[in-house]
Formats: sequence, structure tokens, C-alpha cells
Amino acid sequence: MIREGALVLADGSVFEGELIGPDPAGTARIATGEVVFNTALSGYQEIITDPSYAGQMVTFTYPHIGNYGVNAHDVESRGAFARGVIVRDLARRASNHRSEGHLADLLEQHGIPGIAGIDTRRLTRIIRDSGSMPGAFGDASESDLRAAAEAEPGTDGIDLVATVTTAEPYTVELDGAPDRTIVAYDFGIKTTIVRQLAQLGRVEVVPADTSADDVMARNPDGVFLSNGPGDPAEVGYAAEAIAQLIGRVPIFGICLGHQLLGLALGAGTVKLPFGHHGGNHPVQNVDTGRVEITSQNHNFAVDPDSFASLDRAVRMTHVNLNDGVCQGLEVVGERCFSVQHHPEAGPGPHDARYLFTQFDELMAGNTNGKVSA
Ligand SMILES: NC(=O)CC[C@H](N)C(=O)O
Repeated sequence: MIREGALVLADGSVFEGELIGPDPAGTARIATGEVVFNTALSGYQEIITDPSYAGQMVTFTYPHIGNYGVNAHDVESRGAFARGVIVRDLARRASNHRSEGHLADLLEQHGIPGIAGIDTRRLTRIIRDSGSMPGAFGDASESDLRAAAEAEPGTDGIDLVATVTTAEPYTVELDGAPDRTIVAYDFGIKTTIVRQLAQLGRVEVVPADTSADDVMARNPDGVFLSNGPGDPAEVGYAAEAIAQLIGRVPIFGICLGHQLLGLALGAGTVKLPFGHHGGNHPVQNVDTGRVEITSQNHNFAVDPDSFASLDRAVRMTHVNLNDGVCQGLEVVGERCFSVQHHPEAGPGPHDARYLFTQFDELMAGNTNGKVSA
């Protein structure tokens, strides 16, 4: 049975569609969140289960979503934290040798409402021109949906990390991995990152509010700062802990972890108009000149203009060739680096996976304290 519905943005734009997945929770049965667009051609399952989308509704620019199904291996977290999924066309049949089910079932299972039949091209153009903005969808009236969109705070001013981080520490250990301890801060960590790290040592995943003393008490060979949702400025407690770790142990950060490292150093962060969400962002490694095609998912970024005034020597190591946004930094001589993009590639191209090897070399003490050997 088709359930008619509509999506309304905070600027009053209306899109008609059909509701998919579970009914939005709450008596009003309206899903709300900050609407962002993702340009990846595949990887919808990893995207929907990426905790960094907490507070956001994802619209896919690729028109056919769900066509190769879903499976147990491709989930990026214990649940799904996106507020909603907006698609042009939800595939009726899933066809792939790895498929174990349909995307609509995954949405049901995780309680993620969705809307299909949306003119995602028009939607994306609006967001590209006006920036990410709150939206609301459901089977309510247009005026109720608009009111819900206008009342939605988006992701600004909220500590969303607290809603996704693990409650208790846990350990991930692979047979044959080096005898090392990597303490990984879980700000919303993706499974593919844990898998990559577990090849470098035993990974002790800790909650976002773990103190620097508690981290050092684990005798880490390296500390990892994970991706995660929302505004880095709302996670000041994590930046404070990171500030106390710099220089004491090799540190590698990804995405929100990169932004929090920037804040810990005293650098500023800014919100981009519509962010980077996709699988084909060109990033230049400033040292080698090599261009990496990368997976990205962020709305905030570190402001490299603030680097010159910091107490420590900090330099930009990677730059986004589309818009010049800072994609990586190094704290010179302190065995500490981070990137804004997603080298773990879950989903996305593998060009930047060498960064895990770089972390490995730092932990092994092979680089005289320099980040790149
Ligand atoms: N993937 C991430 O870690 C996202 C980082 C941060 N929440 C942002 O939107 O910029």
C-alpha cells in the first residue's frame, strides 16, 4: 500500500513522495533533521549506519537506492543514527550475490523512517545554493511539516557524540595482529575503522568522555580519535582530554577526531555551507603532490588560518581540491596527525588507506617522530 507523504524544508520548499520504512516516531509522526546530500554512487548501507549522521537526514543524489540489497557485514555501527532517508527511487528488488535482505527491512529494523519518489535533484540544488537546512517529512499537512522543520534545531549547539558513543569500553583483537595497544576514542566510531586499526594492534575502544589519565593508564602505543556526529565545539571535554595527550603518545584522528585535535591545539572550526558527503572528493597530499580520491562525510572543518598563531608548530598536510578546505594536519615533531576525509573507505575509494600504515610506522617508532617517513 502506498503511503503518500511530503518533505518540507525550513525555507518552505515542498516535495511530494511516498513514505518508506517505519512510520516516524512520536504522536505527530513527523521525522525531522538537518538535510544533507550524499553523492556516493553506492554504499547506502554504510552511510545509513554511519553514526556521524546522527541528527541528519540523508538524501542520495544517486537515483536508485537499495538495488544491491543489504547484508550483515556492511553495517558501520551497532545501529543506525540518521534521522531519515530521502531517495528518488527505492529499488523494489535487491539483486546481488552478497545481499541478505532489502533496504526497506533495514530501515524497519533500525527504526529509520524514509521517503521515496522525491525530486532529489531539485532538493540537492536547493541545499547546494542555500546550505544544509532542517527539513521534516511524514503524512502530516504541509503547514504542520513546515512548522516541524522550522522548529528543528539541526545539529548546531547539541552534543550529539553523547548520543552515539559506547557506554562501556570494549576490546577488539585480531589473531596475528602486532602486540600493541591502541586506545580508540569512540565519538561515533565506524566498524571499518575498527577493522583497519585491529590489524595494527589490540584496539581498546573507550567512551568519548574518558580522561587523558585513564587513557594513559592503559599504556597505549597509540591513541586514535574517531569520526562522529555534530559540531566539534560541543564536545569540549574531548578536546581537553586530547590536549593533554599530544606529544605523549602517537595520535591519529579521522573526521570529527581531526576537528577535535584542531580544537585541542587551539585552532578554530567552521561550518561549511553544505559540507562534503560522497565518495569522490579529490584531496591533495601537500607533501607528495599526489591526489587521492576520497570518501567524505562532514559539515564542519578546521580553519587552517589559525595555525600560524598556535603555541605548537601545526601544518596543513592535505587540501580539498574542490574548495580548498583543510583536509589534514600534523603537529610537527609530536607524532600526531589527522585527516578530515575517511581513509578507512567504508564505503569509498581506498586511495587514502596508506594513512593507517603511517600510524603503524609512528607506533613502531620508525620515523624519528616525523609523521611521514
Ligand atoms: N564523519 C564525521 O566525523 C563528521 C564530523 C562532524 N560531525 C562534521 O559534520 O563535520
